[in-house]
Amino acid sequence: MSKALRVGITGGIGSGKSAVTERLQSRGIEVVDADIVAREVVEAGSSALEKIAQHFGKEVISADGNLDRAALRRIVFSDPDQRLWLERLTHPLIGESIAQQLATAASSYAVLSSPLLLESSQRDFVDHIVVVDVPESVQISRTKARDNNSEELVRAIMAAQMSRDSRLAAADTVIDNSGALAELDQQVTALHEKLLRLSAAR
Ligand SMILES: CC(C)(COP(=O)(O)OP(=O)(O)OC[C@H]1O[C@@H](n2cnc3c(N)ncnc32)[C@H](O)[C@@H]1O)[C@@H](O)C(=O)NCCC(=O)NCCS
Ligand SMILES: Nc1ncnc2c1ncn2[C@@H]1O[C@H](COP(=O)(O)OP(=O)(O)OP(=O)(O)O)[C@@H](O)[C@H]1O
Repeated sequence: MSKALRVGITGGIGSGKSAVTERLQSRGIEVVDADIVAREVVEAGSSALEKIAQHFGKEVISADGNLDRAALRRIVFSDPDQRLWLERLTHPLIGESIAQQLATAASSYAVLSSPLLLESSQRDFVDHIVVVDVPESVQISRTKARDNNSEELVRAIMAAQMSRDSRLAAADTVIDNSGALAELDQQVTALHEKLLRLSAAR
């Protein structure tokens, strides 16, 4: 038997990747979330966090020994060189963990959800690319409502990500999440059926 179909789900900040993956998880599909893995590789006591503290200073470590994510976010999204430094440290560790988790996934297909799927070598981990798409104005309003971030910070994060057009050009399947959640539900149902078909045809 060939290995399970691996599906990458991507989209810019606030596009609705989690809204899609929650709906797939409730159907029993295993989801690896790159944002969660990115937190695990810098947990308190890890050697990656030690290196971050050495490089950025104690101001990015909270009193409880955890990474002060808000402090590091302010630094890396205002200075591309610092962001690249952080990515060079964490992306290989994130990639290793993602590969392991995908290899052991046991559902009919497995999902990797990542904001940087197409910007990184994570793309090589998947057989089918789903892009969750909304206009930039919707990304900004939903992210601001969720995270209490300034519009300036959301725009800086978006500037570090691929453009909407390039992302759409790389998609095998596009989910349009500009409408209501009920419309998303319908699209996710159709997506799940399509992915089951593709997986069965392997
Ligand atoms: C800078 C950090 C500490 C900020 O943490 P915070 O809790 O505020 O944000 P979180 O990790 O939940 O990310 C929120 C969103 O920001 C965007 N984002 C995060 N890192 C990046 C990046 N390097 N480039 C572009 N966008 C990014 C994504 O859309 C992500 O969904 C954190 O994002 C981080 O460690 N980033 C580097 C690792 C990385 O590239 N992660 C992305 C998944 S591989
Ligand atoms: N169709 C929709 N209508 C209204 N709100 C939505 C819709 N889809 C998602 N949301 C909300 O918008 C916000 C962003 O969605 P979500 O967290 O799923 O995006 P994401 O792509 O996973 O974001 P990130 O890259 O930042 O992790 C959330 O608060 C979510 O509840």
